[in-house]
Amino acid sequence: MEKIIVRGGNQLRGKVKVEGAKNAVLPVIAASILAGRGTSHIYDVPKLADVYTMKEVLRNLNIEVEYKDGIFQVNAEKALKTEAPFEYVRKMRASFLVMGPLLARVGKARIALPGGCAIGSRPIDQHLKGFEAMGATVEIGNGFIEARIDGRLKGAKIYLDFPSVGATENIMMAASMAKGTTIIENAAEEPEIVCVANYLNAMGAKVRGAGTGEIRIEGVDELVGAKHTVIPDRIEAGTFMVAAAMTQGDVIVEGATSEHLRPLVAKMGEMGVTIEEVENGLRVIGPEKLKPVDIKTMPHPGFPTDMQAQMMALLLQAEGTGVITETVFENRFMHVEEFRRMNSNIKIEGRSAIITGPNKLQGAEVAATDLRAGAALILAGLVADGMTRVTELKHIDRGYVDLADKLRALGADVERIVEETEEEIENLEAPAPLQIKSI
Ligand SMILES: CC(=O)N[C@H]1[C@@H](OP(=O)(O)OP(=O)(O)OC[C@H]2O[C@@H](n3ccc(=O)[nH]c3=O)[C@H](O)[C@@H]2O)O[C@H](CO)[C@@H](O)[C@@H]1O
Ligand SMILES: C=C(OP(=O)(O)O)C(=O)O
Repeated sequence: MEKIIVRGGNQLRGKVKVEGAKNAVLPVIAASILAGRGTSHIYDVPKLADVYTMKEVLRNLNIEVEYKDGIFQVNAEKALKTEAPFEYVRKMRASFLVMGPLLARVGKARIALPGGCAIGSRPIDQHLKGFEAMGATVEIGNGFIEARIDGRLKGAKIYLDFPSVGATENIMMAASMAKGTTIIENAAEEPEIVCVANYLNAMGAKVRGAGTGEIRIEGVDELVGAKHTVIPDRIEAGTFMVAAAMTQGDVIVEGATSEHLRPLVAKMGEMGVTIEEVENGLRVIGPEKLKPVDIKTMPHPGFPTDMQAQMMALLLQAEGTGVITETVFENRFMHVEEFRRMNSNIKIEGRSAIITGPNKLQGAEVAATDLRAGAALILAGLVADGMTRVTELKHIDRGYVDLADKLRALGADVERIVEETEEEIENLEAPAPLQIKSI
């Protein structure tokens, strides 16, 4: 079993470069399915488990994909298959983003039903509402969702009940090749939506208003492969910013874009962290004493839920009481139990966590219950007394490239090791069955 071992106490110093954004690259790769002609070249693609899962999803759809040196090439000219089985969707919910492009290209998609996950039930009703408004019929059965349309999707006015990131992307991609104009109202405004829209436009689409609450898409007959660079990962950047702040460090986070990180920069500033714009990024200097703040997660430009767990790690160090209210996902506090194992004082009341600090954290064996929870536990380990062992690294690998190595390069005492479990040791010690070869 692999583990990340952290020994607390080191201040972080130096420079770290962030990768391309996971939450932009996954929909961008899905959007490539729309190109009936030509090869797309996507740049700054991070070596994440989710990227490899997306590669397999596309390969399974009879699409040619190549991924080398951060460049992802896609050619979707051949006849497409239309099914994404559970083995992929289970690993990564973003697999569902192939539904919109498949419907638009070939009028049919059959995707395994995603189901819930550690952070909430995560329904997809808003995606389906959009496809139905564009004329598709949707059937659910045997663990699959099947959507079909005879001929082309038709442009429609679609009001989202909640500004869902995935639904906005899926509908925007489908609408790019629909007949007529689609308007998405109450659309998600995340920077990743703008990145996908820019890519669609480079492919020949006519998408306007991405990054605002109303997106207008005039459908076109055909899209062609294009070149596109993925935006930097604001959540990875934010994770390093918190690491610097927690350890009274001084770190330049290259690729951190203040425009994408406004809520985080504001809240960290309120806590007493110094954040300066420098060439190509942000410099973060941690104070001796952190002040507590209240945080409420919201759709962009509100505070991102994907930084909630990391900010909880930071609040554990603040002097006084801070409250974090999670409004985006109904069950995104799984890390609280793990923080408690590290001797922290956190109370949960409904959708809020009340954190009273400063906490004298102690190293412990803890499990990454989801991607950002895993990162947050490593952050807590950076200031804990003694050794913290973080397990369930598969979650962390979905969204961070070489996290332990990058933190070590900044001076942290962090390593990733393979440590056999007792069961694995027993299996290793069992004598191999005798092989008798006949001569
Ligand atoms: C790959 C990717 O980009 N993932 C991000 C994306 O996830 P994802 O696109 O899944 O998140 P959504 O914005 O869709 O979900 C936000 C909320 O809306 C609900 N909902 C969503 C769709 C729907 O049809 N019905 C519905 O009720 C969800 O259950 C959740 O409570 O945005 C989230 C919110 O910023 C981030 O945490 C994820 O990191
Ligand atoms: C929740 C996240 O991702 P996903 O939607 O891919 O599960 C995340 O990136 O924190």
